[in-house]
Amino acid sequence: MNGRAKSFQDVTAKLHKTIVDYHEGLVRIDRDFNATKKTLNEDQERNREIRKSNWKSGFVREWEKIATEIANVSSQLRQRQPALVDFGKDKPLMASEIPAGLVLGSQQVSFDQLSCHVPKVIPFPFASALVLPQGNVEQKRLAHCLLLRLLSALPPGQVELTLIDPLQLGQSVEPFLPLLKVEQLVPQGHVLTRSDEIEGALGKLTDEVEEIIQHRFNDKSSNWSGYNAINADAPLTYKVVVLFDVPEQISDKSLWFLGRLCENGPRCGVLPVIAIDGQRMDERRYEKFGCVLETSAMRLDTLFQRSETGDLSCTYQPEQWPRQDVLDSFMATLAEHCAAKRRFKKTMPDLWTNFTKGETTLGGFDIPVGWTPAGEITNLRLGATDSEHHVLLAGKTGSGKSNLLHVLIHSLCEKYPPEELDLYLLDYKESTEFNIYAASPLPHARLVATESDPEYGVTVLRHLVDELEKRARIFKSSSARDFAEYRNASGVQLPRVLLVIDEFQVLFSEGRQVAETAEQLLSQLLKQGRSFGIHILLATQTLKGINAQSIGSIITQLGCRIALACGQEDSALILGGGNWAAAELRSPPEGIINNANGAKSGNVKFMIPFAGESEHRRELLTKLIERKSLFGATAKTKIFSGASLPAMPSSSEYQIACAQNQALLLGERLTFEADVLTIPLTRRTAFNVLLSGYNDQIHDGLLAAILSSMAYHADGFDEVVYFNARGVPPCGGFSTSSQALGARFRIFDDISTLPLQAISDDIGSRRIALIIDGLDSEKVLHPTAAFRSPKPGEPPSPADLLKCLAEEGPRKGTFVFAFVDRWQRCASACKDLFSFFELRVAYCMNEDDAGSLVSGGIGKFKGIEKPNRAVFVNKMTNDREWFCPYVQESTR
Ligand SMILES: Nc1ncnc2c1ncn2[C@@H]1O[C@H](COP(=O)(O)OP(=O)(O)OP(=O)(O)O)[C@@H](O)[C@H]1O
Repeated sequence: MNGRAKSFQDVTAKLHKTIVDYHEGLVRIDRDFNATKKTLNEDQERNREIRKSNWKSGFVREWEKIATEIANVSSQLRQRQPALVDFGKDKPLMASEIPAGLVLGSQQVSFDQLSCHVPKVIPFPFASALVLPQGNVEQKRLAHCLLLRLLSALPPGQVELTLIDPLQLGQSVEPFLPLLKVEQLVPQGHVLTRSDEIEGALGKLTDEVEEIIQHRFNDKSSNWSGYNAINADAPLTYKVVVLFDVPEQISDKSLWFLGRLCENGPRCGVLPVIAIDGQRMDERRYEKFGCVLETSAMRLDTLFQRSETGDLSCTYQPEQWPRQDVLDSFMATLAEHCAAKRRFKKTMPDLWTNFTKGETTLGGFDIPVGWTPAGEITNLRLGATDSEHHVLLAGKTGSGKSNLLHVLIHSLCEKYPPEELDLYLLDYKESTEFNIYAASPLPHARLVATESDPEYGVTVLRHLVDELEKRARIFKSSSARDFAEYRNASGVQLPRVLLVIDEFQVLFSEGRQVAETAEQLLSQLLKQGRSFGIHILLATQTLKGINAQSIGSIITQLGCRIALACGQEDSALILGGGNWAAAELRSPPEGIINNANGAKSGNVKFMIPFAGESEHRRELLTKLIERKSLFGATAKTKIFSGASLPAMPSSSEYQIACAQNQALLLGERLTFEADVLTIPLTRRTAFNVLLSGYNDQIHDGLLAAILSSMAYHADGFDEVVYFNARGVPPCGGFSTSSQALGARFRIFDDISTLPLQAISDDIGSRRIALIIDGLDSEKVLHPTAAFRSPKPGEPPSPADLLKCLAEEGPRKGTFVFAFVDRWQRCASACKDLFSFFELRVAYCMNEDDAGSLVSGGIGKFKGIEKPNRAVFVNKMTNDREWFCPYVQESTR
């Protein structure tokens, strides 16, 4: 377009020159004949006319030649900028470069009898703001045509509209209303009508102009075109603000903003197009603004006025408005192209081109995460002497948090080797975003925990506090004050730690005790972590409503803030009071990073690359792991998934764990270390075991684990008596573990055959384990409501015998294990019996039932509703241990 516009100007200039030459030729001929100053005779007159006629014929031939040239150039121009009525006829419609002129209508250029048509080209970008009289239908149509041309002639996504129409409520821009849903074109999403929102929009544009003048322009580029020529990768968008009915709803502030936009906007690519209500502008308060318009704006119609150049007369023929279907299809195509264009084209690997792999973290992390609009790489810096140490990342749902976390993790692991970095990934999202780092464990990760719960999170925090305290001791013994000093002095390659918690507010969502512990541990890590190379990134959708007393001080410790798109209130909470910049973001891919505790002046806008679909990221990870330097790196990753339970250990593992002591091996502790939970069977009064919950998988797993443990006790039970009162045969490893007990295992499912009397008689002489599976279902074993002593000679009831076993047995090595499915069915009936069960395991219970089981009284016990853990309680010592019970592999 630019070249063609130039050649178009050239040929038009040629036309002018030809006419000038023609005139001069005629004058010359007259001069030649008049030189003698005598009256010409007839022959001389005829000769003169012949010469003039020949001269004219030559001129006509030249005109036609130039007209053909003009027609050629016009047709090329029209291919790029077709008449509006022809939109969609020739594809592609969308422009790929900024034009030097906008074609709007045509001119009939005439001289004498000769004429030709040339497109009307208006130089672009506009040098000044444009004004038109409010209510002039013709000029309104011109303004519409101008807008339509701008939308089609500039590359999609490089023009943005702000539409203001206070009296007609949007009807003044009716043809453009379908574009309101295209956020890239109309960021406000609607036509502005109210004074406050108009003021906000004009203020924002003025701020942008100010930013461009102060920070973008320099001696090499001092206007929009110049800047974009140098910064083709990240050009400035052309912004058109169209105002109708001015000064309706224009406050004094808006008037001031508009004045500045008229004066400075066009140079910065911000074009005001203002429809003025002339009568109202006569008021005194608009005098100043009127002066600004006189010096800084031009009337829209002067762009299209008929012009006469010497003898060349030009008649303007306006652009025809397209049919509705043509318009609709143009708008739809434009919307599609905008969406495609706004997708940020740079990729994650583009971020990794400016560092050498295998860098040290001694001086802190410097992690590339995106690009500024000017194309410079944006780094997240943590742990350096002049940087922050912890980060808060927040943005509304869908704003790209997970994507940014992937970019950050990938960049981090590309740049630093596993020996330099211990990454802890703790995900509280329902989704499984971090699973990808567990599938083939990321060598840098010490922990990948997905679908986790607050209790587990607390154990990770505790582990890190332990790590911090360990480092404090080592540093002290080396007289080092901080991480860098220790590494420099000792030469030890101590890794920096980065803990990433996605949806961190979940940590504070459970019972008060867990929340308070989480707060306290987190605060300690945030306050002291910096000296010990321990850094934290907390991510969340919103800071509103987080149930932590000290959330304010936690946020204050997170000096680096990354905000993605969110509402104004959230923006102010994330970035800092009065800092609403995040509410203006278009995320993805835009974000703001602020290293100044949220101060407005510290905002740095950046564009985040798309990390790719999960397959693509998996490929990148595979390549990373296979890289020579990482191949064979010492495995250090712990994988925790809150969605699955650990598999039952092998028989040899039971043999090793249970042989030495009379212990039950039930699962893995819900701690970072995930070590095994063993419950010693101590010969002590009332040390029977009560297990309750309504989950079959966990029930079967616990039963199988108890049997397997008993099978390998060194000085084991002489007999294991299993009574099934549930009616459902147990699965999940039951048959294998009971077989391991061999002839010592006896099974009963009829209460009348259960040898309670014999077991009772054998107390002290033989060690027997009695397992009652489904105590709640076997009423015969429940003590009678009104307790009465047996009459002389009357045999004791099964309930009496069970109570006697529970009371007398444990001291002499005989234990009762009672499983209860539905706690409420026996809780009150068996209250006395249960006082002999000091060891308890609860799983999958509501908080009231769990409260009654765990503490034996009224009160709630939270946290075991989900089928992913259990709690072991020693009522005598009041010890509580969360654990993940083993389950049979096939049932996991
Ligand atoms: N920088 C980006 N460029 C292009 N697309 C992106 C970018 N970031 C995210 N997306 C896309 O936007 C969508 C939302 O992203 P993402 O899941 O990361 O958001 P989120 O903030 O984590 O959402 P939620 O909180 O609801 O889980 C996804 O489809 C993702 O592919």
